Amino acid sequence: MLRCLPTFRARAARAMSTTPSLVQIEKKDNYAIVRLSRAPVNSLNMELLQAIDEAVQSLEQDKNIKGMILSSTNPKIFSAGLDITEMYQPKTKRLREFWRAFQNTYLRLYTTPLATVAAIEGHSPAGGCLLAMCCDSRVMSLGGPLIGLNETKLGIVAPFWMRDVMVNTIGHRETEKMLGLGLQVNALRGKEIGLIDEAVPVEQVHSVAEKLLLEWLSIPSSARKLTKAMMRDETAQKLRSRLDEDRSNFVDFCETDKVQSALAGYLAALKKKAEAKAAK
Ligand SMILES: CCCCCCCCCCC/C=C/C(=O)SCCNC(=O)CCNC(=O)[C@H](O)C(C)(C)COP(=O)(O)OP(=O)(O)OC[C@H]1O[C@@H](n2cnc3c(N)ncnc32)[C@H](O)[C@@H]1OP(=O)(O)O
Repeated sequence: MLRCLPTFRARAARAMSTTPSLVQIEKKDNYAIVRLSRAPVNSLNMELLQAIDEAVQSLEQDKNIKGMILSSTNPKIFSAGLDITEMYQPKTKRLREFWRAFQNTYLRLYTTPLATVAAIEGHSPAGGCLLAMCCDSRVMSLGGPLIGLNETKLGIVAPFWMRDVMVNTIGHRETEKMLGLGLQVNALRGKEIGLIDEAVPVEQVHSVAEKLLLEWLSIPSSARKLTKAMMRDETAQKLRSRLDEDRSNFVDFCETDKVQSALAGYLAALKKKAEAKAAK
């Protein structure tokens, strides 16, 4: 048995070196930094969504950990949102499972008793914006990066629960404009409308995120957690009571010719842009 151990260890080490982790977790004293790590742009496919859900769940179960900073290993991109290739020409079974993973990750992150801060150094469209809005606070870098729910620009419609989280964050009228026009804004504008709590130079994003997290963690823990639940459970419950219906709506909607041709056009435009960039 003892002689088997090095072999087992070597195999485990080899497996770790060949399977890059989609989410990196770095534990500090009483909190963790969770970095999305799916190259090139952290687009949220089913496996990444599941990895985020599992990461948050494992931190919830660690009695030393009270909070987390959600971040990215790519300083240019927080997350490109849902992986469009999951929705384009899909297999129905995978599509349902993909949406289930998205629902689960949203519910986990939005209602986690951990204190959460999003450290947004780079772009954060659509599903990326949702992940950030699920956190208790958001810090974003000044300059180029944009954040927002741009679904309408792709010819698709965000589900009611993405809308609800935005309404809870920036209010009804700003959501009406952001969502209807598919707007993305920079950190300064984000701060004006309450989408972003702190807009800072990129090199300060992490230190300010830590400062905000420590502020949440300075509140007596049970009072903080109960208040978070009081503020968020009603919104989460709305989806929990309609999980199957929401999944079916998504699958039916996604499989329509209209949505498929909108996604085809959008993917082609992304590809063309990437090719032009590579040719430079
Ligand atoms: C009745 C109603 C019922 C409810 C029904 C619900 C309907 C569904 C609604 C679901 C909600 C949707 C949420 C979403 O998140 S949709 C995704 C939206 N995301 C985007 O629009 C972002 C697209 N990407 C970009 O804008 C840029 O890539 C970005 C700014 C993020 C980065 O730019 P950069 O120049 O650095 O990188 P490239 O553009 O060159 O991209 C590199 C490669 O990555 C590919 N890519 C980018 N984004 C995605 C993506 N979201 N999914 C898949 N792939 C993506 C891109 O094509 C490049 O690939 P190649 O290198 O292979 O060319």
